[in-house]
Amino acid sequence: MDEPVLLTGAGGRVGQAVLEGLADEYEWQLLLHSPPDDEPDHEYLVGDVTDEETVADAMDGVGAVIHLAGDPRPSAPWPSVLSNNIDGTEKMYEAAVEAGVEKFVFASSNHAVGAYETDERTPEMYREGDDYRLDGTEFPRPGNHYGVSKAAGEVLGRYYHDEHGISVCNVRIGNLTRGHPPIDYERGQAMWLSYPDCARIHRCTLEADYDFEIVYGISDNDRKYYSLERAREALGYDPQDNSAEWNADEHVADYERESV
Ligand SMILES: NC(=O)C1=CN([C@@H]2O[C@H](COP(=O)(O)OP(=O)(O)OC[C@H]3O[C@@H](n4cnc5c(N)ncnc54)[C@H](O)[C@@H]3O)[C@@H](O)[C@H]2O)C=CC1
Ligand SMILES: O=C1O[C@H](COP(=O)(O)O)[C@@H](O)[C@H](O)[C@H]1O
Repeated sequence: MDEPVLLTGAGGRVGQAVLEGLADEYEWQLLLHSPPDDEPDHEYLVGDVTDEETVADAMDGVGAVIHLAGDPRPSAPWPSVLSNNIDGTEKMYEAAVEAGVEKFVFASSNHAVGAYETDERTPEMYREGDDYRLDGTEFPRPGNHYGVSKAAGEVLGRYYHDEHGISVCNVRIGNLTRGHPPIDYERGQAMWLSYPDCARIHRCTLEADYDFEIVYGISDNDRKYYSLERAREALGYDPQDNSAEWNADEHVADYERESV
């Protein structure tokens, strides 16, 4: 990717993981929601993804978009996801096709398919040895309004790809935590995405050639119920981390130190 990459939600957790891994590999155009405390190392704009003028300005000259901005709370109320997640994503796609952007990477979520985690399947599906896998070909099955908004974002991508030809990759991100997997949380360990693997999968989304993809963004955890096959095949993603490699005792000790 020779042209700048627009990164929305750049001030958030996923944005930081992407920038920590890939800051020097691309020319970045950041979209921040509010003015930064410290001057960023990259070009940036401040604004809201629901504002047409802001997103049109942000798209100027970019070759690809990584769209992370939105309300990330699984408990987010409908008015918030309707505006920040659904309307904001539609505005982003409109501006992207208008500007002739080639690639659009969308931060989808495990919550787009959360209702596959039925009482009959859990907690066994979170455990090593269980062979239940979602692979991205299943219908969305959200368990909350936030998940509905992520499924809607994926469908918007389908429409903009089919109608306008823009390349679209939806990454159903698992559970991003810095440093170590979630503690005492089997589900979170099964869908852990380490910060370095988060950068790796986003690098792949910028480098690979594809039409329309839905992939799972998790590390190569021994416990998993999301298949990594499509991310490997379509993107060449090669995750390096695994929640099983963390010693629970050291892990808890670190956690207790961090919590003091
Ligand atoms: N952190 C995780 O484990 C996961 C995150 N995701 C998705 O990844 C994306 C980023 O999530 P995080 O970094 O965790 O959240 P975050 O809350 O740390 O970052 C989101 C950023 O988007 C900005 N933002 C929100 N609404 C906006 C708007 N209308 N216009 C412009 N900027 C706006 C916020 O100010 C914030 O800086 C979200 O779309 C979330 O749904 C999906 C699955 C898991
Ligand atoms: O989509 C998201 O998923 C992660 C993991 O979900 P959780 O139900 O295990 O908390 C969540 O932490 C993140 O905030 C959200 O955006």
